[in-house]
Amino acid sequence: MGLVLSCATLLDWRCAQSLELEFSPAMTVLAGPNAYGKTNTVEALQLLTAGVSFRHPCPRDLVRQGAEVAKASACLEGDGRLLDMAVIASESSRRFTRNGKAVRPSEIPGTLLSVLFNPDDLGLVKGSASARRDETDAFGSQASRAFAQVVKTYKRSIEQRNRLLKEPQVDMDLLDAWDASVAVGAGTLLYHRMSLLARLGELVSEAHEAVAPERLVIRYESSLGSLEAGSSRQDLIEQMAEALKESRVEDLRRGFTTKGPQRDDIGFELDGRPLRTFGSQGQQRTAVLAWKMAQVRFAQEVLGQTPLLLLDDVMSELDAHRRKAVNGLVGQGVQTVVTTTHLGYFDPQMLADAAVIEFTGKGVAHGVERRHQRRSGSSCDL
Ligand SMILES: Nc1ncnc2c1ncn2[C@@H]1O[C@H](COP(=O)(O)OP(=O)(O)OP(=O)(O)O)[C@@H](O)[C@H]1O
Repeated sequence: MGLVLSCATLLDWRCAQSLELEFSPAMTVLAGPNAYGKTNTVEALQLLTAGVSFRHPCPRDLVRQGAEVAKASACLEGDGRLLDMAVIASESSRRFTRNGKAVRPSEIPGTLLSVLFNPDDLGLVKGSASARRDETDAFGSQASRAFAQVVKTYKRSIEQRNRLLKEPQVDMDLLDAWDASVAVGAGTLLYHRMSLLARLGELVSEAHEAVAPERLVIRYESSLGSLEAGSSRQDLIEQMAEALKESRVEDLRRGFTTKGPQRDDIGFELDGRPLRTFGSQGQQRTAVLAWKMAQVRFAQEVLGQTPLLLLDDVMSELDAHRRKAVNGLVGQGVQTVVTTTHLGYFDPQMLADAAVIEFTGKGVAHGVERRHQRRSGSSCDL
């Protein structure tokens, strides 16, 4: 069954002075007006499970105005284990603990995988190629330590090559050496990305089909030209080595590496047209949601882990048909925490089975008694 999130406590965390929350192993809805602290709560849950937050805050941003230290903690239960994860932030530092022992942020993702949807994720479709590359590499890194290592190593070697290309007098022997290292790193990263996207892409199309009538296809667009699906790592290393040779004059002229995975893109096509330029807001939001749902399925299928799904404000901008379909998509054996300003977006039957935590003031929340179960949350006024 794996681990599930059973409870969380926020102390002097952003706008919450003291907040205790209990979660359903199925679906928990955090409901309330704007600026009451729903996203702050989701951010804490992401930090406690992924070691990073989509907001990339400085430690002091997390500390409630007027307080000195912020603490968010979560209980994870399952498989006979009970884990207490915590993150403590102060003016200048942030540290993580697992069962009271200090852990590095990079050690956090291995505990309970999480997948987050946030409105800012629309940048995944609308934004630059780097947003799509980073998202792919971040998911790959969360899913596999080997992937994470390849991303880190490649980033270092491309930075070194670019630094060398900017020098007034470039040492060509040194450049040859960096080309060899960059080719190996690039080929390995391409191999990892393409293997990940081969299955993830199918799952994205499947998840999208469940919500919308159009066909969504994900395509890896390489700066090396067309890459054959199923290419071996060695083939990709050779292709990159060739590209570096061909673009050397151009690279020296421009002072950076013009070909390679650091310049690639992941294209989203809706019925054969680029989603970025042809998609409506609702279509773009649906595509991003399908991408996130695909990550959940990938984790279940390939990694044998069911992640915690965090959906922040997922329903806005979707029409009634798509909202209904999303209702059917979430909660299918996946622990989900979803925020909303409007409970009416959710199917009443689903709500009856969910834990609903209502935010009634800034950082103040109460569990709401539903038909089947009672969830509690304690409140504390600021
Ligand atoms: N360090 C902090 N100290 C005090 N308040 C903070 C701090 N950081 C953020 N806030 C406040 O927390 C409030 C709630 O933010 P949050 O993003 O969680 O709202 P929300 O309930 O998700 O709203 P929406 O429905 O609009 O998305 C904001 O008004 C913000 O100013």
